[in-house]
Amino acid sequence: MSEALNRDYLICEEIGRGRFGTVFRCTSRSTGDSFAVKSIDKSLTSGDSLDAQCLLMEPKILHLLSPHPHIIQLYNLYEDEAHLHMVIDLCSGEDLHNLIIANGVIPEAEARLLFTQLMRAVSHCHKCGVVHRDIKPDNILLESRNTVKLADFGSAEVVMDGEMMNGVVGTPYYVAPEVLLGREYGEKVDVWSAGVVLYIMLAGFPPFYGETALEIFEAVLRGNLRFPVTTFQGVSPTVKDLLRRMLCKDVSKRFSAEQVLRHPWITNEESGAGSS
Ligand SMILES: Nc1ncnc2c1ncn2[C@@H]1O[C@H](COP(=O)(O)OP(=O)(O)OP(=O)(O)O)[C@@H](O)[C@H]1O
Repeated sequence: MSEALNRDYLICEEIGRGRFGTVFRCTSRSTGDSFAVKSIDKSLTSGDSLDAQCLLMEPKILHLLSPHPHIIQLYNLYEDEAHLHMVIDLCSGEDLHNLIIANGVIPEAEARLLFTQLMRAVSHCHKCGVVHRDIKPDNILLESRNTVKLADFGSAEVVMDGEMMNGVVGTPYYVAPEVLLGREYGEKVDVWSAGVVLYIMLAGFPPFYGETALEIFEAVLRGNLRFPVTTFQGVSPTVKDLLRRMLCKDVSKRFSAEQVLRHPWITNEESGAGSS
């Protein structure tokens, strides 16, 4: 552990592990406040891989985005020979993935509350020129049962004035078709992924399904969006309309994050089966 980190924070128990690092709970020695510290093992990110370059970008991107109520905040950054230590907001340790597993589906009113927070975070990223590129339930942390924070900017990219990106980044169920087609793509890949997240919250299963990664990719590319009656009978037509506009293969017709936030399902709490 870095000396400066130990001087400023008391490092407590391990609370999680990812591919490149370990997350600990810590408390500030000056205020007693609790935080999480994510320590990235630099040896695992060495080399020229896209992963390595992006992971080292994560603190820069968090700095650019902070503060936002629904994005994990970076408070301090320390570096020693072996690690990069990021002191960030401490969440409950639960994420949207756990919540969906525990509940099967999320009632529409609750889904709207959490999804609106997610889209505010995504819209803020896009206004700052940041594309997350790996929006999925595991990266949406629960600060409490009714507050989410978007996390894990290890695959994110900064783009200038509508600049396009390339390279296959993301997770099979959530990846946008234009990424799979190897085309240049922009920030609307995040809108597609957030649409998949919303669908899963309401249905309990993904809109584009396959047994293998290849089968999932084929389903995504077909983009055949269905709302099985048995699952969606209690779900409002308004949210189905929003899902069609987010999970739209034609990027020029797909909503932007700002347009999603202006959709009636978000702005008009009374629309549809929200109170069910
Ligand atoms: N800010 C946080 N507050 C509380 N727990 C956290 C926080 N950040 C991460 N965790 C926990 O630590 C685990 C590891 O997080 P990390 O971001 O290193 O990796 P990951 O996103 O799960 O995986 P990978 O980096 O391999 O994709 C998470 O699954 C979560 O349980």
